[in-house]
Amino acid sequence: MLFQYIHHLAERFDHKKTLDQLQTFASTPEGAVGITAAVALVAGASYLKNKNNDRGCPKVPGSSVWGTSTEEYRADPKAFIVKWQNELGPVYHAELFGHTATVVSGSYVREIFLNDKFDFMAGLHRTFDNMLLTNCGPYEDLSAAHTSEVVKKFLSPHLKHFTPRVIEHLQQGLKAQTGEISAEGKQFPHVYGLVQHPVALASASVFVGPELSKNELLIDSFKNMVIDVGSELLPNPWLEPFPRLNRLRMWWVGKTSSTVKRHRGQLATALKPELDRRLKAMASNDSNWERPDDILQNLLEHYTPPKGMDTLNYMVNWMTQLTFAAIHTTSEGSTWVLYRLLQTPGLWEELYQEQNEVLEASGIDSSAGAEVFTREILNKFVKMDSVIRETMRARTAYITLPHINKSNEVVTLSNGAKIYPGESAYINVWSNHNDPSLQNSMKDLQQFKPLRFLDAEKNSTKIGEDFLFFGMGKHACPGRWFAVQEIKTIVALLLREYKLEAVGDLFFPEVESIPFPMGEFKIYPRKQVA
Ligand code: HEM
Repeated sequence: MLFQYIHHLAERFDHKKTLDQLQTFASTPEGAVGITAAVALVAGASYLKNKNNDRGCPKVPGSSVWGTSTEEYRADPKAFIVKWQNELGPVYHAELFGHTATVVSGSYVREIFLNDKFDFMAGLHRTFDNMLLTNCGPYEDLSAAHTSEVVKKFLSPHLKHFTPRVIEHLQQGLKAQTGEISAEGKQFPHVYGLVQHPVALASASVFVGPELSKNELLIDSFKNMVIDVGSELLPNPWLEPFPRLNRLRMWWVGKTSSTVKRHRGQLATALKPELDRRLKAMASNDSNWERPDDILQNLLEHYTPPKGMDTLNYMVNWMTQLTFAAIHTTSEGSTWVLYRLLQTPGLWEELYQEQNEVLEASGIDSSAGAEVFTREILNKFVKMDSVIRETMRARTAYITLPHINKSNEVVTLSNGAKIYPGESAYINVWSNHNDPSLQNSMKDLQQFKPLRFLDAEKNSTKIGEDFLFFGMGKHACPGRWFAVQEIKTIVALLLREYKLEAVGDLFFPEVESIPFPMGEFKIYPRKQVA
């Protein structure tokens, strides 16, 4: 009853007024105590409401008074997984993240990824809905299916064609970040700051074309929008049991945040003159106009704005969604790979050797610069590819990728576990990435071993139940070839010209709340120190 009552209230909110009131209320001591009590009650009520459901799989006896496990999990996700997997097996349920979650590992993950009744985007949007957060209108107007279609049609099959452009812009972006580097070397505080700019620039050169990628406002938004908007939504565990309230908060951020307004404004200012030019040329069939070769042009030709929306706003929405999918994810991936290279003695030079061998075998003198890289050559860097796959396998992804059962039926897995309508199945990524029976009997899976995939015929875009970094099934990341090629190119460009060394200790996180490693490093020019 209590559960229904609070959800009923959440549904009947006067959005604007209530959120203001709630914020004022929450900032008083009485408010804080009241809210904490309400959250505990809702979590407890959810537990009581669901506890009698037959779930066909064992349950984690929650460590809190309310039978919930989120705190235990967040304190040490790896210990949580090892303990409960040993005791309960590959599929169990727990009161996690404010609701009843079925945690799935082993081959059972297939039954989630490949079943259309489960929806990852709906699971993600419970806590992070980029359409709401960036005021992009209804999800149906620009869904993940739309973005996926565009990536599959207009990007992935044309990667070879885009490669020279991507290499050029990654190189340009790296140079802008490193500047001139003398023989004494130059110190940098964090890898993310080095790679974020080149990734944004290269992605922009493909999404909106080389000309528009010179626009500083646009690049600023491509680089920073995800982090700026994400920080408007600082983690708020007390909202977890209230998905509707959480969505209301995201809607509010999207509608009112000056950060969102600024980024949307920057994108609109940058895009408008170019859109006007293109639309005019298209309307008049101008024979002197050379059709631009980028994603924006394909969008203009194949997609129509929904009723009531102009082309400019529609294209701002598209660029926002592409940015959210592509740029931070790839920058974060590159950051992890470079920190692993900094961490492992001798690996930098081993990859440099590989690069020279590949170039020589392709008839290119090993003194050649980065201009000789092509998609074929990048694909021959098999040691580097193994480093990338191993970095992603060993990353801090634990119980994640929530998939909501969107159907009206109970889904029963082959081991009898039941997931009720509206409930979520979570993928136990860490378990699969560390399971010897899935990882070809490999040893020491909890260690980072950079070359373990060298002869394993598993490259870094090959998804499966043993490698879930890009998801699996028909919704698996369609941008993974682009992302991996960008990561490879960044490493290849740096290898060609520089040596990188850690300065002091590096820190590798073990909890999900810290997204990537940390530590200072120095860059030296290769030629002067060789
Ligand atoms: C290292 C970088 C990246 C990572 C780790 C990553 C990861 C993921 C994951 C885990 C999913 C969900 C898969 C599932 O539901 O099974 C996904 C979906 C998606 N990704 Fe990526 N991604 C990356 C880069 C990119 C890039 C560069 C693009 C576009 C150019 C992109 C576009 C998409 C799209 C459109 C979807 C939605 C697919 C659908 O729902 O059908 N991603 N990505």
